[in-house]
Amino acid sequence: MLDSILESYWLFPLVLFASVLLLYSYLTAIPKYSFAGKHVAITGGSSGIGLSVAVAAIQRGAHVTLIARNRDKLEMAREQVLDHTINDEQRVAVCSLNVKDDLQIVRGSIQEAEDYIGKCVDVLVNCAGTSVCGCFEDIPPSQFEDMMNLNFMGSVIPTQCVVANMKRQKSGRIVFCSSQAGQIGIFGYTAYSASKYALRGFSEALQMELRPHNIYLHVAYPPDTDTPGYKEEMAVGKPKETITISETSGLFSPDRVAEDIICGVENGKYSISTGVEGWLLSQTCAGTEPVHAMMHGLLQALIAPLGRIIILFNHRQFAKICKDNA
Ligand SMILES: NC(=O)C1=CN([C@@H]2O[C@H](COP(=O)(O)OP(=O)(O)OC[C@H]3O[C@@H](n4cnc5c(N)ncnc54)[C@H](OP(=O)(O)O)[C@@H]3O)[C@@H](O)[C@H]2O)C=CC1
Ligand SMILES: CCCCCCCCCCCCCCCC(=O)[C@@H](N)CO
Repeated sequence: MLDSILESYWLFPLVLFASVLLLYSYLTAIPKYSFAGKHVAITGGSSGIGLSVAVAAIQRGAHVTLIARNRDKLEMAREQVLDHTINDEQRVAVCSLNVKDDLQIVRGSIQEAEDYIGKCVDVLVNCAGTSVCGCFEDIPPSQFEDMMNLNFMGSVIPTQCVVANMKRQKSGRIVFCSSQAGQIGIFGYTAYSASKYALRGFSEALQMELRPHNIYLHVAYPPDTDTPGYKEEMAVGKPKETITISETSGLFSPDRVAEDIICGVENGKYSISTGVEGWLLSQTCAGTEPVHAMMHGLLQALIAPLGRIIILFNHRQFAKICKDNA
């Protein structure tokens, strides 16, 4: 037994190399992030994924600011979030604003929340967003603009409001809520996918700028998630092709997606996925994206070729679905 191991002398450099790589990965990984006592601001915090993120954050001892337009929905969400506090110091602020508003207006509003909480925003989670779904010719150019304005600019503006303070504090976390449709373009999502892909490019470039300031970004890629927004999307006439293709990666609860997002931040995952298909998709789409731990990148490099092959079969199946419905 020992002889045969010794005979395979080529194993030693391999094991040594792997050990050094593992040790290096371990030593360079960012430490686990704790939400306790942090100020977490969440756009789209009055509904769906954003609201579930707020609950998950408050359950970890954070202060929370909920940002959305409708005041009544915000107040209801505030009550719901307050039900989950774990200590008497925790505060929940609400900000009624449009994330597409002028930078100064958004900044002023966030500052008011910071005064109420008594602390600058430590974590910004950009969840405000919506979808337009339909055949390309049926989507007027104005709706392409709407998608970019809300899903993309609606994340750029709040982010620009918080980075100065994060740089000063030399710490911060920012999450962008993309979508699996921001990793693979599928039938019906021409406008939506473009806006969600945009977040990826934006985030990669910004991460390089903010890394020296100890600010880490995360991009979440949820599958279909059972939220009021999703119900609305289904109700207004989603193409059959879109529904069938999306079913490939399942339907998840907003609580599950939120838990993945919060754990992803805690564990320093640059891209955050939900479900097995979502995980595989994220490994496959990692490409040139940054990592917060070498380990994550090494795993992507190993899994991506496999995912690429699987996707080829998915594409054949998706093409058939589109052909059958044409
Ligand atoms: N549900 C799904 O299947 C998936 C969703 N996503 C993405 O996750 C995010 C959240 O989705 P979901 O939970 O379904 O959304 P919901 O529609 O359930 O909630 C959207 C939230 O965003 C707020 N909002 C919308 N527009 C604005 C605006 N202009 N300014 C400020 N707040 C705004 C809404 O409040 P109000 O209307 O009062 O402003 C609400 O709080 C979106 O970016 C979506 O694209 C990604 C993958 C799957
Ligand atoms: C290698 C691994 C194989 C994985 C298969 C890929 C399956 C593609 C499914 C795409 C689903 C898109 C859901 C978008 C949800 C969304 O953002 C909207 N509901 C928003 O309202």
